[in-house]
Amino acid sequence: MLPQRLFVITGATGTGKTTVSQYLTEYYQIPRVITHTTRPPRSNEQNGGAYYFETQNSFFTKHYIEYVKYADYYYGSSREAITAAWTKCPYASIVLDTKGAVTYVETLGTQVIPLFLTVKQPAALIARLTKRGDQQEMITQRVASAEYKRDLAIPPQLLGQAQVIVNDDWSAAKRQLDQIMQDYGIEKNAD
Ligand SMILES: Nc1nc2c(ncn2[C@@H]2O[C@H](COP(=O)(O)OP(=O)(O)O)[C@@H](O)[C@H]2O)c(=O)[nH]1
Ligand SMILES: Nc1ncnc2c1ncn2[C@@H]1O[C@H](COP(=O)(O)OP(=O)(O)O)[C@@H](O)[C@H]1O
Repeated sequence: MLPQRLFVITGATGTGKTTVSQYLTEYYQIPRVITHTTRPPRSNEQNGGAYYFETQNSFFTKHYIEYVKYADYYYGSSREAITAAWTKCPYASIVLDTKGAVTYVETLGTQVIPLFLTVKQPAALIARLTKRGDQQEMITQRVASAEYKRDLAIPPQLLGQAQVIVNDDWSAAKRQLDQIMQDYGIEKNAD
């Protein structure tokens, strides 16, 4: 049986974490672990799709491996959700802030394959968030947060551990992802 491994996709808002997890699902059948949040859904987000959307009260009824406060909202991931993803596939992915990514590397060790996403010019991210349809006030709040600023740089604990993907150009990022998947012997279904 193949070992169970988790691609932990991290980086600042807008660097392409969700895009990468969707690519891994579409082309490599790697399911994404759904996490919980108190953040309100964006217009295109469904409960049980992007996240399990929680109230301040319901959030704290779940059992988390870890949870964080990010730009004034809570986000948390449960062991049950990871186990559920692993029943479908020996590989799964999860999208986390860098604090969560460090916790996962420290607790799950070599089961974790960390991917750190970044861009050369952080200013470009604001345009991406606007194009994504985020509300202007949410963008302003997010970009001003300490967590956003922190996540623009790779944390020291991930240096030498995480594969760094500079996602300025999506075609180049896809090529890098394809190479990583090939290194793990994970087959691509179609182009
Ligand atoms: N530590 C941790 N971070 C999470 C979890 N779920 C989502 N995040 C991260 O929380 C941050 C904010 O997420 P979101 O509001 O959806 O904005 P995004 O950056 O555009 O995806 C992102 O860095 C997510 O990766 C979780 O369960 N634990
Ligand atoms: N290399 C890229 N160049 C331009 N836009 C991109 C690129 N990668 C992703 N995007 C777009 O940028 C926006 C933010 O990407 P997303 O995956 O939602 O980021 P995150 O999950 O890290 O917040 C989305 O609209 C996405 O389609």
